[in-house]
Amino acid sequence: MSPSVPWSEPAHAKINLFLHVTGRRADGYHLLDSLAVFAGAHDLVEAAAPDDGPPPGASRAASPAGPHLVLDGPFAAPLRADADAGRDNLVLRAARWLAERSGRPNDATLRLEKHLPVASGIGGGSADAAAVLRLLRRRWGLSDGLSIEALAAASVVLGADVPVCVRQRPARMGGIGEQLEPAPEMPGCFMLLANPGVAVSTPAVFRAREEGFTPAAVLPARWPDADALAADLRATRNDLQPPAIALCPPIDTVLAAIAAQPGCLLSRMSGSGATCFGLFASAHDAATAAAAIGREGWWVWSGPMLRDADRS
Ligand SMILES: C[C@](O)(CO)[C@H](O)COP(=O)(O)OP(=O)(O)OC[C@H]1O[C@@H](n2ccc(N)nc2=O)[C@H](O)[C@@H]1O
Ligand SMILES: Nc1ncnc2c1ncn2[C@@H]1O[C@H](COP(=O)(O)OP(=O)(O)OP(=O)(O)O)[C@@H](O)[C@H]1O
Repeated sequence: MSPSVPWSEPAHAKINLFLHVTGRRADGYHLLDSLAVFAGAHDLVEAAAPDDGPPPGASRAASPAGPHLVLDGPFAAPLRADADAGRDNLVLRAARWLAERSGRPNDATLRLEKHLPVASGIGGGSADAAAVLRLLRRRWGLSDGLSIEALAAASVVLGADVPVCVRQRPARMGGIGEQLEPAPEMPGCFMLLANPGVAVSTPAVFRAREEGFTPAAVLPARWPDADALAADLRATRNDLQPPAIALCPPIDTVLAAIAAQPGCLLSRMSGSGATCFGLFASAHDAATAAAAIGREGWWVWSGPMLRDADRS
């Protein structure tokens, strides 16, 4: 099923090009300065009206009350779709939250095609939740009274990464992730994503971090090309990378494998890991690198970084 099906939304992988932990709130949440972009890799969420029956290719889950969720795709196995998992599954949580907020019956029938690895630092669950919010906003005719910006701002109750995923465009993240500013104008570039097949818990990585904070980065208004972007990114870091490597040593192997590829301008971990990215100026180099580093149990993807300039 392609993202052009009317009642479907792609949930793109969120990549933190850098992530500085700048402080800590009294409630324990960390203050961040991060540049988030989105890669072409995506999950897919579909919705059907109750009368339509389940979306094509999937049978309705056996839960007595909505919202209903059916799961499909190569990374569906770790997730549950039944009603008891409602607290855990971000897709169901997001649908319930928007139904309550907008006074709609809680009866959406949803299908999630899971292509992104779970608990991998690319916001998969947050992106799925955000895609459901955008989809049901359209499906339920809420677009006039509820702007994407307002939806993004309110959605932080579902998770710190959900607002940026609702907007799904390059953004500078502040606060705990919910304060969004436009990103500098991004150049066209290509990404290699690689995950060693180990789930990493976001709270555990924040807990394992050594104390100490990193100042916010100073960025230009635009980057003319991928080389200029990579040069400035080298002056930044992902503060969660060292604690994530301590918890999950294979991340180091992934970073080294990416860095060794011809044409790789930068190799770094995204979010709380374990997915790492390589930045490339050339689609061919990124694709060649992806073919070269693949190993048993690894998830590897290459393709474009999504830019505002490319949106229709
Ligand atoms: C690491 C990032 O992926 C960077 O984009 C996000 O900050 C994490 O976003 P997320 O997974 O949506 O996070 P949430 O589900 O809100 O929080 C999970 C846990 O991560 C920690 N957490 C998260 C975000 C943040 N700014 N500070 C934190 O300390 C908290 O322990 C929290 O209980
Ligand atoms: N639709 C979903 N997709 C992925 N994980 C989900 C989903 N719903 C609930 N979860 C749970 O959320 C947890 C975090 O998964 P997710 O894939 O969002 O992590 P992540 O990529 O590290 O996110 P982030 O980058 O926002 O920290 C997992 O333990 C998983 O069980």
